[in-house]
Amino acid sequence: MKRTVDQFIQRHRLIQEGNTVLIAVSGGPDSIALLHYLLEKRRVWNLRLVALHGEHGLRGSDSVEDMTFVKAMCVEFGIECVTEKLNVKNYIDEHSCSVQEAARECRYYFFERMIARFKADVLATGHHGDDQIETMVMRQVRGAGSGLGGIPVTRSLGGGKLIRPFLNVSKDDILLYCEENGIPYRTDHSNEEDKYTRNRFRKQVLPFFKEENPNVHQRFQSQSEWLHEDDSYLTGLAEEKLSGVITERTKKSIMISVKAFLDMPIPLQRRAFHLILNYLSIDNIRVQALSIHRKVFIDLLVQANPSGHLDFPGDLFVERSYDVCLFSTERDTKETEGDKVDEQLPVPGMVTFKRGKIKASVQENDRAGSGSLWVFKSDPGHLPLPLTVRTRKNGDRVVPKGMTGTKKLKDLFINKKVPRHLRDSWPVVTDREDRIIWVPGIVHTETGSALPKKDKMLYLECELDDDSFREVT
Ligand SMILES: Nc1ncnc2c1ncn2[C@@H]1O[C@H](COP(=O)(O)OP(=O)(O)OP(=O)(O)O)[C@@H](O)[C@H]1O
Repeated sequence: MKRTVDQFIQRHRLIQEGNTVLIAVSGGPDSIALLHYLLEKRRVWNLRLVALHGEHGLRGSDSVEDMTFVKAMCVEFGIECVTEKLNVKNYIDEHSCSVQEAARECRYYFFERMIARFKADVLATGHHGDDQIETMVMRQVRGAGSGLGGIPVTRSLGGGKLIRPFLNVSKDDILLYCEENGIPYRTDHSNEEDKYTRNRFRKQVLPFFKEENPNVHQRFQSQSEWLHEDDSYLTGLAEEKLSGVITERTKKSIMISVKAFLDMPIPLQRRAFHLILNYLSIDNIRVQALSIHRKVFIDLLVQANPSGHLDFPGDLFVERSYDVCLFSTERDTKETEGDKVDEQLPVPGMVTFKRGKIKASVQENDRAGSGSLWVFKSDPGHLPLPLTVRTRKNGDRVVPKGMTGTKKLKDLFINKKVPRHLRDSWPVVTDREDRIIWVPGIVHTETGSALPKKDKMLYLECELDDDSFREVT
């Protein structure tokens, strides 16, 4: 086993001489064997080793005994050890996720902090070849899209790198190594759901594979590496292409050109969809969950109807309007509730709201306009006053200047590429009959500019505090 692991580490350049290596030790045979293996390499490669153990507190006294066992092994091996009680239950309450996800998130957060604390080069885990087979087959069966490559040999973690030196050896190899070297370990009796499913694959599928080919774990490992290499190459291409597909981007929204997106080859479209979600800071677990909706998204882009929207689970929605498609994470309701307005606009006078103000004044001629964002001209005599400044309502329609029919305000927002999280707080000016006469930066009606220049005019001015208005106008 040692030789296989040595070669694997060399081939992937997992550890360099003089590295600080953190070892994630649960107390089970895999990670204890890893601890032992690296201990033997410590002098040869001049390594600094630190063992890490996260106590999940999920299995009562078993959890505490695991921690005590890991500490004792580290004392015996003469390896520094850091243990931490992880607050998994709190995490579940705050994020309403599964025990598995919570335990994993807490553990990796602990690992990241330790990488920073020890300025570590790498953190090694005990994942092995049988874990790889189980993961790849389970994902095939459940359908995992880009996750079919299984467990990567290495990935970045915090300021360092996560490495899995045992992926090319089997569980049996590890158990034999423990036996030959007299290494004790803990056995996990937990009955978590994921383990149940895994156990079924382990007990029923793995023996069949191993009978066909005792080294099947190495075949799977090679497959996994090819898939990861192909995937990283294609993701790089998708990233390049996507820069020409995205027409606008803020932290919370991304606008793409439908045609440019569909012009990409399908393998790049798949990856581009993921990248867009990543750009919107949607965490990886959710991106994986959302990947099953990718087909629905493509359907939206290719459908004959040029507009439509999708409300994805969580806080992502996607809205297509003709050749543009907007991805947006939902506005923070608390923040925008403060922006809601429904107030009369006195003439002359002013309505202020969280993001800005609208002013109205009556002027004798057309001097208005210098330095203002918008000048709206109208004959107060013909305009049913009072005016109201409000936010949009469901079903709002407007007759834009120069047109005879009405248009949905929603479509105008889309055409003007106003990110959805801003739309609910965008000012809408209406007359006494609640007819929209002006939506700053978006549309104004015939009423707004039909008068001869020398008449008395109503001058409206809008100032929004943030840059969104300027972007749109
Ligand atoms: N509580 C923990 N503290 C530190 N590292 C952990 C912990 N749980 C898991 N790990 C790391 O993650 C790897 C994979 O975890 P997994 O739960 O699949 O293994 P395990 O059942 O704990 O068994 P083993 O320790 O034998 O790998 C472990 O090998 C170990 O490196």
